[in-house]
Formats: sequence, C-alpha cells, structure tokens
Amino acid sequence: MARKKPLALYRNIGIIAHIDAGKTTTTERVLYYTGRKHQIVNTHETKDGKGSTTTDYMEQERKRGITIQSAAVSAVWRGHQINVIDTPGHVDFTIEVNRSLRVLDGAVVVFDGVAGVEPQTETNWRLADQYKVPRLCYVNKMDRIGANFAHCVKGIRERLGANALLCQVPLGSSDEFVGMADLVAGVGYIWASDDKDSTWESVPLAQLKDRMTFGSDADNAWIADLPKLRQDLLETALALDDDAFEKLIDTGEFDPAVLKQCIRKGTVTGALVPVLCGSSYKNKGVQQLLDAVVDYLPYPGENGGIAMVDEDGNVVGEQAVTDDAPARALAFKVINDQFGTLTFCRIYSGVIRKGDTLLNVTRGKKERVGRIVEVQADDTKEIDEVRAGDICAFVSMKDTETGDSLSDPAHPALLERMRFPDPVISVSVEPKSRNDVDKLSTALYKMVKADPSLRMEVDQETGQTVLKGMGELHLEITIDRMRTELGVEASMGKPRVSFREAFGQSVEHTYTHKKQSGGSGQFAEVKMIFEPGEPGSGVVFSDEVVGGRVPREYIPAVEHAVRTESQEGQIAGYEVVDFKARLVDGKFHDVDSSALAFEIATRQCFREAQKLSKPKLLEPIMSLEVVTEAAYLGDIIGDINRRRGTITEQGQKGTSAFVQGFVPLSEMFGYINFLRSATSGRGNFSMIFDHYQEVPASMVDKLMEKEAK
Ligand SMILES: Nc1nc2c(ncn2[C@@H]2O[C@H](COP(=O)(O)OP(=O)(O)OP(=O)(O)O)[C@@H](O)[C@H]2O)c(=O)[nH]1
Repeated sequence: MARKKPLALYRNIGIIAHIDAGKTTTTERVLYYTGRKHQIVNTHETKDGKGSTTTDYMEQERKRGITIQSAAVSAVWRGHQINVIDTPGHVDFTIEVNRSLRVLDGAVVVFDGVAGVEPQTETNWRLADQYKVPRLCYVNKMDRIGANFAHCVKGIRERLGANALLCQVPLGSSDEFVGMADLVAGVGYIWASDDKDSTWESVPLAQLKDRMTFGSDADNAWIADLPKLRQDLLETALALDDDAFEKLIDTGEFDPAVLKQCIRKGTVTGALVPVLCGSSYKNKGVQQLLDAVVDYLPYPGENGGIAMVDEDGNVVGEQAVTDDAPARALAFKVINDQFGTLTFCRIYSGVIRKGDTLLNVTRGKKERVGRIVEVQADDTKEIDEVRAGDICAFVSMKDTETGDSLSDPAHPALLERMRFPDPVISVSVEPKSRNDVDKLSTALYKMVKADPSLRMEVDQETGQTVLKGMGELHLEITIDRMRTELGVEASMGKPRVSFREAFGQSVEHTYTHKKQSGGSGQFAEVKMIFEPGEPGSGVVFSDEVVGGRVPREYIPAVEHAVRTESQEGQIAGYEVVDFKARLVDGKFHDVDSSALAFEIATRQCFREAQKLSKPKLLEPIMSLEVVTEAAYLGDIIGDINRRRGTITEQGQKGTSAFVQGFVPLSEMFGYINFLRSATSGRGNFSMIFDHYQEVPASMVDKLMEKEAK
C-alpha cells in the first residue's frame, strides 16, 4: 500500500521549556484547536487535583493503565500531521529533552514572558544546537503581570546567541494583552475576549496606532516601532533570496509567498529563529503558532537523513528519510509498567508492519513487531504499519533499550546514537523491608533501562547497590517512582558526588616489569606518553611502536590495561577521563614476555605517570537559579559565595528577584532546606549539571575528607 500522506505534510516537533513556562497548557490548546480533544482542562486545576489533562501521565495511569511519561500526541492542522512530543519540565530531566531532540525535526521553545530565558531553557537550547534542531520561540504568558517581551527577546539574542527574527510583537501586556501584530502578514490580530472560542479581528498594521493606546509606555513603543520592525523583518528574511532582496530595495515591494519561503529556509537551516508571542492560558496566539509550525519547521528528511555509524561511532553513511529503503528506526524511549513494555521509536526509512521481525543492531538480537500503537495520550489506537518519518510505540519488545537501532535484518545499520551525559551523583539504595529485597534489583533494573541517565552498580567493597544519576532530585524522584509505579520501597544513603580525575600535564614514562622465579620469568617494558585531552574527548589509545619492539599480539593487553586502570585514578580512586595514551616504545623477551606481563607493566606505568603528571581532581559544577523576594537576595548571594559559587547574573523578573550562577554540586546537598528557611518558604531554585571543573588544589584534601565520612 502506498503512503497516504506525503512526507511534506508531517511535522515531528518537541515543545521544550523551563518548568512552568506553559508546555502542558500550550499542548492542550494545540489539541483543542486541532479538534483532537473537545474539552480543555487547565493545568491550574490539574495541579490541585480537580481536573485532567491529556498529557498528565498520572491520570493516564488510572484511565488506561499505561504510563505515558513523556506523552507524545498527534494533531492535524491545515492538512499536516503534527506529532508533538511533550517533555517534562523538571530540572533534572534534561535527559528527556535530550532523547526527544534526537528524533525530532523541529522544536517550539516556550518562554515565560515574565521570567524570560531561564537556565534550563539555556541548557536545552545548547542541546538543540548540538542536534541541529530548527526552532521557533514562543513567548508565552504575555497576559501575566510583569510580562516583558523586550527582556525575553534580549535574552534569546544575548544569552542563547540566536539570530531572533521578530515575526510577531505583542499588542499590550499583562491585563491589557489583546493580541499581536503579525509582521509577516502585515496585520494585527485583536481578540474579542479571553474565551477559548473567541474570534479575532485582523487590522492592518498602519491602523493599529490609531486604534490602541496602553497604560504602559513600553507597550505603546512597540506599536510606534511597527513600521521599522516590519522593514527589519523583510530585509533580514529576504536577504536569503537575492532576487527578492533586490526587488525590495529597488521598489519596496515583495512577494508574500517568497517572504514565507525565505523565513522557512532560514529556520530550517538554523540561520534564523522566528519569535512569536501569545498567551496559551488566555487562548491567544496558539493557532498562529500552529501556522508557524507548518510554515517554518521542516518535515522529516527536509534537513537530510540520519547518519549511519560503525561500532566506534564513526559516520559511514547517511540514510535518507524515505519509504523506499530498508526499514530503519531508532528507539528513543522505553516505558515499563505492570502491563509490559512500550518502546517509542522514530522510523527513519522503510515500512514496518505488524508481525515483521526486526534486528536490534545495537544488541545483535531479533525483535518481533507485535502491536504497534499510534502516539496519542488520550487513548490507545493500534495501527498495522508505520513508515519513514513516523513516531510510534511498539508493544512488548524484549531487549530494546533507549538509543538502540532497529533495522531490517537483511540490511542492518547502526544509526547515530543519542548522547547521554554521565551521572554526577550516586547514592546507596537499600530495600525498606524484607519483602522488597528480591524485588529491588529487578525494579532498579527497570528504572535504569528506561532512563539512560541512570546507572546501577554494586559496590565491590561493601556489596551495596549504588544508583547514579544527574542530581539529588533525579534520584529522589526515581526512588519515588519505583514505589508508586512498581510497588517497591527503598531508602537512599548519603548522596556522593562523582568526582573525576585527569592528567595535569603530558608525561613520558617507562616501566619495566621483570620477575625471575625459578623457571620461566616475566618480562615486559613499555614506554608511554600520556597527554591531557579536551573535555569530552574520552580515552584515546594509540599504538606508535615501530619495528615490532612490542610484538603485535601484546598491544591489546596494553590498551586493555590503560582502559581498566583509568577506572581508578591515583588521587582518590575516581575515573580518569579525557586523555591520550600513546605507546611509543618497549622491549620484550622471546621466552619471558606474555600478554599478562605487558598488562602488569602498563598498569604500573599508568599509575606512576598519572602521579607524575600533577593530576587534577574534577568536580561537577551546576548551573543554579534562585528566584525569591528582593529582601532575601543579599543572603542568598552571600550563601552562594560561601558555597564556592560564582554569580553570573542577578536582577528582577516581574515582581521577583533572581540570581544565577555556578556552584559545585558537592556544596549543594539539601539546598532546598536552606532556601526554605532563609526565605521563609518564599524561594524557588532550579539546578542542572553544566560542566566538570578542576577542584582548587587547596580544597582537594578537605573535600576528600568530607567524602570519606
Ligand atoms: N497567566 C498565564 N498562565 C499560564 C499561561 N500558560 C500557562 N500558564 C500557567 O502556568 C502554570 C504552568 O503551566 P504548565 O502548562 O503546566 O507548564 P509546564 O511548562 O507544562 O509545566 P511543567 O509540566 O510543570 O514543566 C499553570 O498554572 C498554567 O495555568 C499563560 O499563557 N498565561
């Protein structure tokens, strides 16, 4: 059967934002206006337990017994199928955004018009840059007191470094927010009311000045600036098309269809980021946002296909997004619940039908395609086949994990993997009661399988089970979900920071391992150079031995020894990261040399070389934002400084004050308790991992002492 809908009529998008910016409300309105759901329930109500929203997974759990954690919903707008993957807004769940970005063709970034650019938006923006996901910015909550479009746009330009193209500007703000000027169409839209079915009137831009005056000078200034803003938009967008640009400069005229094409081209290539505004809660701007998704965000494959890689991650080719190719898909989310496993996949090429067998290329295991579920959060609709560009969930796959590639078994291909950060914090986990002893490791295994930013290990010395994650909150929520979703109760020990170690400088070192005990002895000599690498470069081994001075058969033992030894560094036993180990010379003995002898020599060489290199201890640094009343700000800042933090920005957001900066994770345990008492409960904070940084030499001993307690 041929494809029913051309690929050009698909949009796979994500909605990403800081917590509470309005993703859920916006998604709800999208569903309402596309006719998917006939009753809108406000998240205001859900959050105090009175209503339900389509994307609220707790509600789903009750309704149909399937946990849809990051709900994917689909809607149809102007004949286009829009698949929206919602992402949770919690600070420790950057990982969710990460995995959805990997499989999306475009994203809508929602901002709170009062708060502007917030730390999590910044982190997610950088991830979207990494994955080259084209974006639209939607400045929501323009109806809130303190909404400041200019501040938000400034943040988008300066903090996110985006080439923001103002496509809309608000007409009024706070309780005077009545609509927006559409600079592309050259008209203003003025809504009759806040009602969800309210109509709007289209007024030519030139008439707006006479039609409205607001209480705020800033709001009036936007209206006065409209002609200039429109000219800026035309010049920036049409510059992408030489003929259109010349026509604009010579005659002042342009073709509206070409203008939209130019904005589309700029958005798809990442040269431009259109900025829109609205109030999802007051039902203004969501239809225009949907238009922009259709007009400017790419369809699957418009920006090229997906990279195919070899086992080491080197790109070996590209799979175009088309039905006429072997089936290839990427699993981006696995959800387990009491009814089984849902494996969410993005199909890149080919057609996959119920009953097909696929190869999980990552694990070398076959998977049968049982039921296929269309992505919707409000009910479960089974479908018989999925095609290139689709997003769906397979029911009851056995071995597939997040990030795995599924392929037609006759044409296996590994698709470019998602990048997940390594955990920065760990806790020991113990069952609360005897009943939970056996169930605990199975439950933890399920949680780890579904969340690639979690790891589980058994401590060799203490025999304790250790859970590792991206922050205190991340681990707490995991333990809590294990209780609510899987009925297993566990308690957590003291959180520990995942420090790391690194070579301080390049070192050349030779080690000779020689042992003579009666009969045959052991002999191996290695000369190695260890060089510190760029952050994120990993461990690179290179064999530069010439003339067979270390026989080939011993080289794997040397590499193996480097990799194993790097797991436990010489400062305090933390993993040694980001270095290059070059084997440059060595000696062997015909009778006494063996792989084991070379392994021992390399391990000793590594240990001594790391000590000689003036090794560094690295610690995770978190990006922190605290929002509170101005009166408390001084104390908060003083405290951040005491915690070895640095302040990057402070100021006013609406009626609240905020401070942003970087703080070492090791200083931040239990911060919530401090903040509550310091602000009499009137402070909020968000904190996410940002980078690793060297611990100042003067702090190393003190920190290690603290850790040992
Ligand atoms: N005034 C106003 N409030 C809004 C608007 N959009 C959302 N809200 C409110 O802001 C709060 C957060 O909205 P949500 O839609 O739940 O935000 P979210 O980003 O999905 O939040 P998380 O799922 O918790 O990350 C809710 O109380 C909404 O009713 C808006 O346009 N104007």
